[in-house]
Amino acid sequence: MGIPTLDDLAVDGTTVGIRVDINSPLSDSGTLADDARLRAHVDTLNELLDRGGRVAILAHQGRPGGDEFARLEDHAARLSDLLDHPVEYCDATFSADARAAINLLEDGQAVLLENTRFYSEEYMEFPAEKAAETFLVERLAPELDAYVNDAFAAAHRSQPSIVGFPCRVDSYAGRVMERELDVLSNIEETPTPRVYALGGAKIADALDVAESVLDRGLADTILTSGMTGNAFLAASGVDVGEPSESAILDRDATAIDQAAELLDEYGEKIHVPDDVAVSRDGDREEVDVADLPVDAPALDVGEATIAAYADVFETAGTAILNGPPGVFEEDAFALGTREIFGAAASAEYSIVGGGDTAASLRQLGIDGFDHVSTGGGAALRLLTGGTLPAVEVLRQDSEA
Ligand SMILES: Nc1ncnc2c1ncn2[C@@H]1O[C@H](COP(=O)(O)OP(=O)(O)OP(=O)(O)O)[C@@H](O)[C@H]1O
Ligand SMILES: O=C(O)[C@H](O)COP(=O)(O)O
Repeated sequence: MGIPTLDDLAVDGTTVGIRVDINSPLSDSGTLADDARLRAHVDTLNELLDRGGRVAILAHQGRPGGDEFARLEDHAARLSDLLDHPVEYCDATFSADARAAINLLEDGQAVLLENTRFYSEEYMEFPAEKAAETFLVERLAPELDAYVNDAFAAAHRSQPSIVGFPCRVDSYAGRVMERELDVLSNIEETPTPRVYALGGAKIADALDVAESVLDRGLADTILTSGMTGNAFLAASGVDVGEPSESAILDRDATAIDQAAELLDEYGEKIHVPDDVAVSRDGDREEVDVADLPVDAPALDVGEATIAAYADVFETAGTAILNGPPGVFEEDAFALGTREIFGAAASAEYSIVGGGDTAASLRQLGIDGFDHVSTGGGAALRLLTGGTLPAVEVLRQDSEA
């Protein structure tokens, strides 16, 4: 991988600062509604603590001004439950109180510092050298013997706690970061034929993935579904009906034209739905594409499409999923997601990217995938052939 990992770090008796991504959905009362991202870091944190590290944990929650912008006290309590070691909570991030909490740590003890985004600089993007001069990094770096970045899901952000420390402290990738990069940076080495199932509501993101993997020769087949599938249907000349068409255009005014260009160039590799399930006052109604348009929004793919897509996965070497095939949050429109993702899990090798996509698997109880990414935007960046600031700075640090 060309980046130092925990295998290269002599942990015992050292103070290690670790950036994790435990940014999670919160309930209306502000408590954690899902702890999947905390669970993801358990191995890295237990390893550092088992190996005698004094561990200062840095993390963000939400965005300034947003509903999920919150303190990390609940996160610390949950981490304590999940880890083999207690995790103290400190309601400061880099002030004298925070530095004192770090200095009090003994071997095998951890403290979770307060939400990094309570400080304005942390919600800005900087080149790494500038990030290294921010208050957060300047104050904390002298307290640390090493910095570990395990926050893959935030690796596309060039923010101080993500890119600043490697300019000042020896830095390493944590186990989550290591595994995510191993899988998502090496898609070209996975078994073929490679089948991408692109659905969901972020049509622009799905189009970027489709264009990138087709141009790079990575995709043998693309199965379109969700709102993305509706856009491809419209691009193929089908009148999808006003409710579905305006939903697409509200999201992305150029989506249908872009999808049409991809169909022109790569039509034989891109599958569009044969039928859809529309919502009639919340009830599911299956409609064949030949019977469109209808005056109701298409919220799932239909049963013929589900069967056709499931067949494709039977002979797939690799299945790569991004974006759920339907509005899985509603029972009536969860069928496509349940069946198509269920079939994808049987491919020889299977990878899932996207926060909502991973959430759909948990909600519907679908498992058996080889890799479920913790990242949304970061996974997308790698799937489209891009680089991640957090990773570039770890690489430069190791080459310096
Ligand atoms: N036909 C459809 N019409 C409207 N919404 C849909 C349709 N199909 C799926 N969705 C919605 O798409 C949403 C998820 O799509 P999205 O593109 O955000 O997934 P994702 O890539 O996993 O997300 P992220 O990585 O940003 O968390 C779900 O909330 C689902 O209800
Ligand atoms: O949930 C995420 O995608 C990461 O935690 C990054 O959060 P952000 O999009 O608010 O930077």
